[in-house]
Amino acid sequence: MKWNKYTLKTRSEAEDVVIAALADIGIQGVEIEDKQPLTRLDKEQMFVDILPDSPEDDGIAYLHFYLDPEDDNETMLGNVKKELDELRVFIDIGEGTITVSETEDKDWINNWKKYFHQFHVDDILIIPSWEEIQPEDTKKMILHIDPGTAFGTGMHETTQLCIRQLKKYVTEDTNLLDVGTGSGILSIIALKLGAQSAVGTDLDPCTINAVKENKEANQIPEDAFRLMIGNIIDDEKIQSKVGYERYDIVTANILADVLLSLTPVIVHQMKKGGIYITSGILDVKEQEVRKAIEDAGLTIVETTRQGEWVSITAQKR
Ligand SMILES: C[S@@+](CC[C@H](N)C(=O)[O-])C[C@H]1O[C@@H](n2cnc3c(N)ncnc32)[C@H](O)[C@@H]1O
Repeated sequence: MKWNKYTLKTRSEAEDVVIAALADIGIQGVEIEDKQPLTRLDKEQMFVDILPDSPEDDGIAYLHFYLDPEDDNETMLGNVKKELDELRVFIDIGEGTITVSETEDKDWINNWKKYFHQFHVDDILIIPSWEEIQPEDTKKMILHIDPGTAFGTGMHETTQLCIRQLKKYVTEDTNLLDVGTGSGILSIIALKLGAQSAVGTDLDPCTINAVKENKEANQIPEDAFRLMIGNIIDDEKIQSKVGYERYDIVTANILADVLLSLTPVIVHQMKKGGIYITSGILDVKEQEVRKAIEDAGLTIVETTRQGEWVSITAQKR
């Protein structure tokens, strides 16, 4: 079968944000082609020791993604263009043009999985199903996850920032609300850290299967982690189903513009004393999100950073 291959031209500085926006509309497995030098961490994760000389970085990135020709590509591309237009308001994404070609590759989804290897977030091992746990890792906390249709393998800086905050705040009494749960990674880690229960919400129906598979792979009991599909920002039914003043911790790893409207709503779901862990904030958007958090009556207790990404943790006092 031939796949439609689309190439989106953007700036290397914007590629993370554009990829996150593509993930929001269900496009996963994006290949990045740019001339950015690898960081030390990149090299470690890719098991690269010596790199060939690479051309000078021209700041341009090409993002390749694939769509099934049987699906409605036109609507999907319309959604991509809409996302790009929204991003342009707060970040320079460069040309944002999309070109199309065909590829014969029958199994591109599984081919790119070849490049996903086990890795650590501090002392947590994250491992795909096709790899074996090394004897020295058997006593560690282990998260089984395969890259799939929902965001959240743990590779992304924004997810890692949340994981580190969960490690600080989760107790055996924790009831977690995980807004934008994606693969369910944050809920599953919180439960492995001892939390009592987790509720995830997401807009994307693709998360239903992803969460189901990841719960099974990690032996999470059915009732411990419930998923609700819908937009908690403006859907009162979802808000009341999730419940008010019930949560000790709320995580939200979503882009800044979503956090701005989510924050004043989500404070009502939190218990007094509850912790709000936000991530997905580009450093250029930090001040705006800080203001929204304070305007919602929360007290900022910690700000952590990784690369260009910021995570703000706040408390309802
Ligand atoms: C960056 S991913 C985070 C996934 C995972 N929690 C992690 O930390 O890796 C953001 C997720 O938020 C979801 N999302 C975006 N806006 C949302 C909203 N208003 N309510 C719920 N989920 C939303 C997207 O569908 C996506 O799955």
